Amino acid sequence: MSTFAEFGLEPDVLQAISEMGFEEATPIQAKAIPVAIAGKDMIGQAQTGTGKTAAFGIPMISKISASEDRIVALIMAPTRELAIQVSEEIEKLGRFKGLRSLAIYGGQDISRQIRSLRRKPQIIIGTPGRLLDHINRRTIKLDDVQTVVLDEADEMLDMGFMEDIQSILKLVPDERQTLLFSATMPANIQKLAQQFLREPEHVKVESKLLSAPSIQQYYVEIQERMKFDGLCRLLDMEPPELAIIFGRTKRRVAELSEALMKRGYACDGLHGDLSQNQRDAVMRKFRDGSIDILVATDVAARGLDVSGVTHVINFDLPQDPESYVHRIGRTGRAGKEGTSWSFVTHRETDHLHFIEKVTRHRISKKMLPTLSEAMEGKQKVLAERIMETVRSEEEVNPYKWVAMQLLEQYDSVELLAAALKLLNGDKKDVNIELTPEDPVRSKKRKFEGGRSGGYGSGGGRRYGGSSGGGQGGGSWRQGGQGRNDRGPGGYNGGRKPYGGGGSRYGGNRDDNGYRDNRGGGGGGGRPERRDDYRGSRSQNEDFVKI
Ligand SMILES: Nc1ncnc2c1ncn2[C@@H]1O[C@H](COP(=O)(O)OP(=O)(O)OP(=O)(O)O)[C@@H](O)[C@H]1O
Ligand SMILES: [Mg+2]
Repeated sequence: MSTFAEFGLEPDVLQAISEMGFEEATPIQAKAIPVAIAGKDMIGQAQTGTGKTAAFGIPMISKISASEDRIVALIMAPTRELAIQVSEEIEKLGRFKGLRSLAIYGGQDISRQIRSLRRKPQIIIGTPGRLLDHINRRTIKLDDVQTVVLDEADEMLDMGFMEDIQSILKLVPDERQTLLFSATMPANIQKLAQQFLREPEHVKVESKLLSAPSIQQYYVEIQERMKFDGLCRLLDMEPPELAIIFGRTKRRVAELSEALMKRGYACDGLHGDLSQNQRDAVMRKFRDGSIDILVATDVAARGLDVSGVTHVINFDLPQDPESYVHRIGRTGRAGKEGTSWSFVTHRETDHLHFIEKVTRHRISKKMLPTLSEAMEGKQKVLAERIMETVRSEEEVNPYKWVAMQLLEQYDSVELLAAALKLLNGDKKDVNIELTPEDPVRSKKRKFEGGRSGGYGSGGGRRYGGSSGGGQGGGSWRQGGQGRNDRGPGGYNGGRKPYGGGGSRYGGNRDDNGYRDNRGGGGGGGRPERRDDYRGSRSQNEDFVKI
């Protein structure tokens, strides 16, 4: 285990790290920070949730002087939410040094971004499309950039950002340092590395497993039309503190989140058809706990770090094993435990085994909870809520008089049962019909069966039991109390209707919305990205050993 002081970091940076609650470096940080401080180019790979952001953020912050008034560091990320999140972490790391950073992403008013650029940030964190807009408008100049980070580089390639990244990097001086990070490294990443990195050092945390070992992975065999009721049973039996449910398409996510809301769950949907303001509002509600279920397309699969996510549910299986790894990696982060459930229709079982093979992790089959198990789970939560309320006398006092009156007339058990029923807010009678999705087709892939067999047993790799507690006194868990308050109201503010133009997907997921929606919100009116970005997928499905 390494402490951060061992890297010879300056006091301002050490103080920031310590205020963030990090006590020991994670394995990827221990390996990557010295390499990055030495100024080398690097490809960094480590499992989801193991602190890759700080692994590139700490050396970057250390290199920049507070008196600098040019853009000297550039981080590119595939989605707006990720750009915002990374910029927040960079901001925290640079706080005591007085560094300035700025997130630049599509969908946000460009003139506001231009105003913020006048503060002369040293670090820009952006999605490639909007970055290019600024470059073309000459509101961002990259002549002085010394460090470039490509976070989730493989995803940016898959999204068709190759040309944009090329154009951007051509404008950055050659004698820069370039760092590339992801949990998965498909083969095409090598092309990118050859083009843009100079004698990169491959820094990888040794692990047999692609996915984090702290995630219990289950699957349920289920018919398409049973999925929704199955989901409700799961959520009732094992009420998550926070859960992310992945659907394949924007339409699916919109329908599913509406349906869950109708059944009384505190949830909302995140997908690319929402405006940036709506997307921000949904993420805010999820982060502050006013909703406990986020239904999302793969827009939320990469990099997002929301503490307290206990469950990831693949309502639809993802097309690619790497998407699976990233999706389930939204839980089990920073050494915490997590659970993932995947719904698999009969025709998708081959695809599931393919995912198992590539990720070298066994996904255990489970039966859906029975109705009575689900009911029991739900009632347990209700009972806990009642007991919590009983403990806070002030809240209960105003009701005591009525309670006494009622008890004079009725049996206490019957009264309590009736109260529980009301509290339950049972909306099982609300009829829900989702548009069925076609099953994922498992393509015959060149390396199928080519991988050495055997499921890795998992090294149980964690970094210092302190990591959880270190995060500001257990703030990982966002107050378990009151989180299960599934009031139905108020979660649908400003949602776009989703009926009608539901997009058909042709076997692949069709959610383009999580790509940088260029020109949106007062942007330069650039065209939407073409839809063929996943065309190259079939050639790059193997993972590079690095
Ligand atoms: N040294 C540390 N000690 C404790 N917590 C840490 C440490 N480094 C990072 N973390 C926390 O771990 C969580 C995950 O970090 P981060 O988002 O950087 O993971 P990642 O490796 O980039 O994951 P992904 O592959 O999903 O993008 C964050 O909440 C972060 O604040
Ligand atoms: Mg990350």
